Amino acid sequence: MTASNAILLGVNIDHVATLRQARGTRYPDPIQAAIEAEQAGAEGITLHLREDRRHIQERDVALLSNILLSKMNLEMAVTEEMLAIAEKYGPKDCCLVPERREELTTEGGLEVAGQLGRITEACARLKEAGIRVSLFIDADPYQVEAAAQAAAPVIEIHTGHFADAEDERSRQKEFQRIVEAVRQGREAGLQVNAGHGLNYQNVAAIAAIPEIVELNIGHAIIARALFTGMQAAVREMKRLMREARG
Ligand SMILES: CC(=O)[C@@H](O)[C@H](O)COP(=O)(O)O
Ligand SMILES: NCC(=O)COP(=O)(O)O
Repeated sequence: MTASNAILLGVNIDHVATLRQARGTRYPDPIQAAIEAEQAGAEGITLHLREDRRHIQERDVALLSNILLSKMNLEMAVTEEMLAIAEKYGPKDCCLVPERREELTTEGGLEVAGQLGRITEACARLKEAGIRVSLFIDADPYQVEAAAQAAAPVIEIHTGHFADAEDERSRQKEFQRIVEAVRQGREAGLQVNAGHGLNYQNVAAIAAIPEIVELNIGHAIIARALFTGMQAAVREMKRLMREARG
C-alpha cells in the first residue's frame, strides 16, 4: 500500500464522556481514551463539544489540546460561542456540524447551500486562526458544490443514512450517493472524509472507496472497547479499514 492510498482513522471519544456524565463522576476520562486510541494507532481524535454539554466538556478540549500527539478534530455547531472556543484552543481540524438539542445524535448534514454566506464567514474566521475546516454534509451534490464555494478545504460525508438503511436496496442507493459525492468532492479539489454510524460490519464498504482520506468513527469503537479494551477496539477497526483498502 502506498502512503497516498492509506486511509486514516479519527476516533471519536464522545461516548466515553457520555458514560462519565451519566453519574457526574471523574471517570471514565475521555483523556485516557484518547491516549489509548493514539497508542493503538489512531491518526486523530475527534470530539464534539455540544452546546448542551451532554458529553464532551470544555475541560476535555482544553486538556487534549495540550497532550494529543496525533491531531484534534473538534466538532462543533456554527455559533459564536463555538467559534471563540475553537480560536482559544486552536485544534488542527474543526468539523462544522448541525446541532439540535432534542436530537439523540447528529441527524443530517450541515445546510451549507442554504446559508452559504454564514458558513463562508465561519470558514474564513477559522482559517484565519490557523484551523483546517471540514464541513459535515450529506452526500448531496448541492451541498458538495456549496462546500467548495464556502472555501472549506475538507468535507466529511455523512454516512448515517447508509449505516441506518433498512434493507440492502436502500443501502446500495445510499452507498452510490456517497461514491458520487466523494467523486464530486475530489473533482472540486476537496479532501474527502466520511463518518457517522460506521461500525465493524459496515466500515469495509466505505473504507474501500479509494478517494476517502479519513474515517471518523466513535460510537461503535467505544461500544466494542467496553468488552475488548480501547486499544484492541481501535486496532481491529484499523485492521478492517486497511484490509478494505487493499
Ligand atoms: C457529526 C457526527 O456524526 C458525530 O461525530 C457527532 O459527534 C454525533 O453526535 P454524538 O457524538 O453526540 O452522537
Ligand atoms: N463525524 C462522525 C464521528 O465523529 C463519529 O460518529 P459515530 O461513529 O459516533 O456515529
